[in-house]
Amino acid sequence: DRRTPSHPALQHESPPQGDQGRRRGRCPAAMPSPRSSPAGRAAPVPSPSCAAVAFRSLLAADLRFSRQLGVCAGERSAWGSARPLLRLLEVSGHGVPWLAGTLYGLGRSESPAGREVLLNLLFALVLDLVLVAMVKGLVRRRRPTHNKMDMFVTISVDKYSFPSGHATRAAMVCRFVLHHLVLAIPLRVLVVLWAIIVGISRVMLGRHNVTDVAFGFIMGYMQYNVVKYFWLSPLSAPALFAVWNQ
Ligand SMILES: CC(C)=CCC/C(C)=C/CC/C(C)=C/CC/C(C)=C/COP(=O)(O)O
Repeated sequence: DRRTPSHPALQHESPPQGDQGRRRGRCPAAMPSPRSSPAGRAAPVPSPSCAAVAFRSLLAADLRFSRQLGVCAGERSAWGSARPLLRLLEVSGHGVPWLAGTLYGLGRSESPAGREVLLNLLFALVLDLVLVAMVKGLVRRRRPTHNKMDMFVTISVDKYSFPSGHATRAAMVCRFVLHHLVLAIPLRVLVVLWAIIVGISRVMLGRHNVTDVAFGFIMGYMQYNVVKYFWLSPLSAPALFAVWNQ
């Protein structure tokens, strides 16, 4: 039946009357031909805008594609035997080891320059946790249905998937490390690869949809700009460093 919208995003939508929908900026692609109600009258329900149709189509494609890529979502999945390796990657991008490692480094560091960098890394990691928790709490997108909720240490908002906290952290830490550590080229390449693989592994583990990770990378990349802007130093935060150096 050509009059029935084929896309799930368009189902349950009734046609607009005449060209009213078009005049209101509705999407022509989403407008089925007028249909009569059983009583013989056309039902005046608006059809979605082009932006809404495009958005829903993107989300539907994202869900489909992410499910196909979730090849390590369970032990019995296509690549289930690689799951332990991907879970190791999950721990490598988790907040707890990064926070613990940074605090440990701060405790051991004897050079003022090292302490400054580590203090800012700590600030970056906490900022990341706060911002990701806020966005997850606002968007409230559920994790993919094929995800097994067996993640290492989570907080309440981690039942939501948008954005991927691992992707934001990986992108931000990657930029941070590349800016503040003097590393040989092969190591710099490894850091970038690690960040990318952590992101991809989130989808393969079934933890996230592709858009969660893509947005996470962008958000993490931008978070580093915030850290750079508010860089803590003996000049910008003298009290903090005075306490520290006592
Ligand atoms: C380690 C120290 C010294 C303190 C820990 C403080 C603490 C409990 C911080 C919370 C860390 C935490 C639970 C982060 C969440 C990491 C996580 C599961 C993110 C979800 O990532 P996603 O990619 O699945 O969105």
